[in-house]
Amino acid sequence: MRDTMKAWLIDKALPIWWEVGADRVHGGFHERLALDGTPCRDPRRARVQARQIFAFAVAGRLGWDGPSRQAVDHGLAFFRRAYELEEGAFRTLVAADGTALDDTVVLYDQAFALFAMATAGTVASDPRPLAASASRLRRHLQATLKHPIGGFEESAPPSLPLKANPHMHLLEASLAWVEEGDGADAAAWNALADEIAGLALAHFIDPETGYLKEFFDARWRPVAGQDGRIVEPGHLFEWAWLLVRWGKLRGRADAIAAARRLAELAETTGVDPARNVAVNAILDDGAPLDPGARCWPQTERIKAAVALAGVAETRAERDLWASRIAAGVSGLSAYLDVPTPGLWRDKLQADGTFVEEPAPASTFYHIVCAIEELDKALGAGGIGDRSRERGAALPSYGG
Ligand SMILES: O=P(O)(O)OC[C@H]1O[C@@H](O)[C@@H](O)[C@@H](O)[C@@H]1O
Repeated sequence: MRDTMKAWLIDKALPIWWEVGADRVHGGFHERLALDGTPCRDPRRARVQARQIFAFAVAGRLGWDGPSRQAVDHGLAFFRRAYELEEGAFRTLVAADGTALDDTVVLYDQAFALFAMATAGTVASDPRPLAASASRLRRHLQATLKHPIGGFEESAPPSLPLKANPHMHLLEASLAWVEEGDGADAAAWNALADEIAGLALAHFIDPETGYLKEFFDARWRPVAGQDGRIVEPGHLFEWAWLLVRWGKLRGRADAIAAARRLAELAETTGVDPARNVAVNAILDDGAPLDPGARCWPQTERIKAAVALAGVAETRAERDLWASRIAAGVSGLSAYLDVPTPGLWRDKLQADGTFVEEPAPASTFYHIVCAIEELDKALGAGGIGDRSRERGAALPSYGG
């Protein structure tokens, strides 16, 4: 299973997303590739450029012997040239030729800019400016978007609802700076990670149901009406993965317990057993809301299961999460079954058929991250390593 996924990544996906997915004329990366492998000339979102930089930054450590440094340098050059604003934030959208289309500073995009700079620093030919740029951007967000209770406003001047989602990616970016950064500004990155994890535990997660909500009023209470009840199983998994990482770092059993509950709820109420996929949205009583299933919740299902298998307290619990890793990989594999290997489908519908459309580059980062987690879990020293635990007969994960 792990070897199959890694072979797909190294032999098929990374080559096509570099050889065809990188734009040699205008720089940066194409937003989508048609399923015959032809690039689409769509406008380009900042978040997608940042995500592709991450994907190529970790490609080398996953075993790709292609030009990962060149790809990161290529992505960074376009990202900074086409998106960076004077104050160090990044605009949200440019045309396929790099012309600015929308200068709005969206919190979600800034999170991905911080994340890309953290991982790019491990491979870029000149990593020196990245830590300073990231610290400057973090300070800019704190100066312009800080919310008085905690976390960040969506925009300046403030607009509602406040959202959990960009905070999830800010936590991911802060953890990347803590774990992969060069040590610069470590105290500030640790503090930001702590603040966001604290916000999630105190406000995003409903203490009664254990579900994590999406949309909030100005005091971080879920908004009234249906929007305040929306739950995204993909986000439950993604937060669970992050909260386990943060909980391990800080020795916070409560964060790990909350993560376990999030992922358990997502598995039991957010996965459609007939299609073996995590669906797009449910309500906070488990009722279905959007039975479609995008590709990315499947990658998050794998990441959460890996994290929870790693902190399981009993062998039975670990075996349960191990079986969910396998189920997640099997669910994801259906999306990768396309005429041009290395591409994917994005939207599985309620009737079990996929929407016919180009493959979005935005999904690559999710898949790469899931494969990296799978690799850690099933490689030496991981949960499948018999030498790790005396006397434990561990499940077999196949090849
Ligand atoms: O919708 P795209 O850009 O493909 O992103 C895919 C998804 O990524 C996840 O991490 C979440 O942040 C989702 O809210 C988002 O929709």
